[in-house]
Amino acid sequence: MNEIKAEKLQFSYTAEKKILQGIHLHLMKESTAIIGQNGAGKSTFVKLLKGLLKPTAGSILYNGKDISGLTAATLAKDIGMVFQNPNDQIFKNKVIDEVMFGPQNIGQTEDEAQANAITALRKVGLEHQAEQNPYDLSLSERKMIAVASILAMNTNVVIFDEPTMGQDYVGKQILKNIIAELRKEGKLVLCILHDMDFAAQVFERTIVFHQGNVLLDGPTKEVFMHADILKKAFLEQPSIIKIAKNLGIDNTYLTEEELIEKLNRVVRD
Ligand SMILES: Nc1ncnc2c1ncn2[C@@H]1O[C@H](COP(=O)(O)OP(=O)(O)OP(=O)(O)O)[C@@H](O)[C@H]1O
Repeated sequence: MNEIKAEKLQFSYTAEKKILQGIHLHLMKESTAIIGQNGAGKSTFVKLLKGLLKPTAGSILYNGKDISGLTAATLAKDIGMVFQNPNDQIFKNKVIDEVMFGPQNIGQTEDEAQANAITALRKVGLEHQAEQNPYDLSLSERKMIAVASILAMNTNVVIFDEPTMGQDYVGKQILKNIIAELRKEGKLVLCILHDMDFAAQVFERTIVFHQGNVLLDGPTKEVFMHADILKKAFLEQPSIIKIAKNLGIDNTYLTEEELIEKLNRVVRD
C-alpha cells in the first residue's frame, strides 16, 4: 500500500485568509499532476503532506496512519520533496556531498549513500559534476541536483514542486524518464506544474486547484477536455489540444504521437 488521504484539510498562514478551504483527496498509484494559477494553494498543500506545515483543521493519512502532527524530519524516510527553488534545498559545497546528505540523514551507511547518490546523479545526467560546487553550476543543473538528492533517498512518496521550470527539452526528457521509472517502481509521484504540455504528456491523473479548493480531478485526458472550467481557473489547455481543435478535431489527444496517428487515419480514409 502506498497512498495518501487528505480529509477536510484546511490551512491558513494568517487569521485573515484561509488558503486551503477543506481539501479532500485520495492520492494513489497514478502519477499525478497538480495544476492551478499562482496562489491557488498547490505548494501549501504539498508542504502540508511533507510535514513542513501543520494543518489548521482536517487530517492527512499516509497508509492509514494520521501523519498530520508529524514533522518533516520524522517523515523524511517516507516522503521526499524536491523544492521549487533548489537554493532552498542545497547547502553543501560539493555536489556529491549534497546528494549523499539526505540518504545518510535517514540512516543509510556512507557506502549505500554514495552508491545511491552516484546512481541518482547518473539519472539526472550530472555524474561528471559530482566534485563540483553546486553554485558553480547553472540553476537548471542545481534543480537536477535537488532531484538527485531526493531520488537517492529512495522514499516511497516523491513530490516535485515545479521541476520543469527552467529546463530545456533534454532536461524535460530526463524528468519524464525519472517519473516513468518511479511510477514503475510503485512510488507515489505527485508533481506541481505550470507546464500544461508536460502535464498532458506525462501524468495519468491531473488535479486542478483553484482558490484553495479542488476544482477538477480525474484522468488527465478528461480533465483537459474541460476548456471552460480550466478557463475559470485561468489555465490553458495543452497546445496539442488547441492545435487539434483548430484542425476541427473534437477528441482529446494529449501527445503529438496520438494526434499524428489520428491525422494519418483521416488522410488514409
Ligand atoms: N509563508 C507565507 N506567509 C503568508 N502567506 C503565504 C506564505 N506562503 C504562501 N502564502 C500565500 O498563500 C497563498 C497560496 O500560496 P501557494 O504558494 O501555496 O500557491 P501556489 O498555488 O503554489 O502558487 P505558485 O504557483 O505561485 O507557486 C498565496 O496567496 C500566497 O501568497
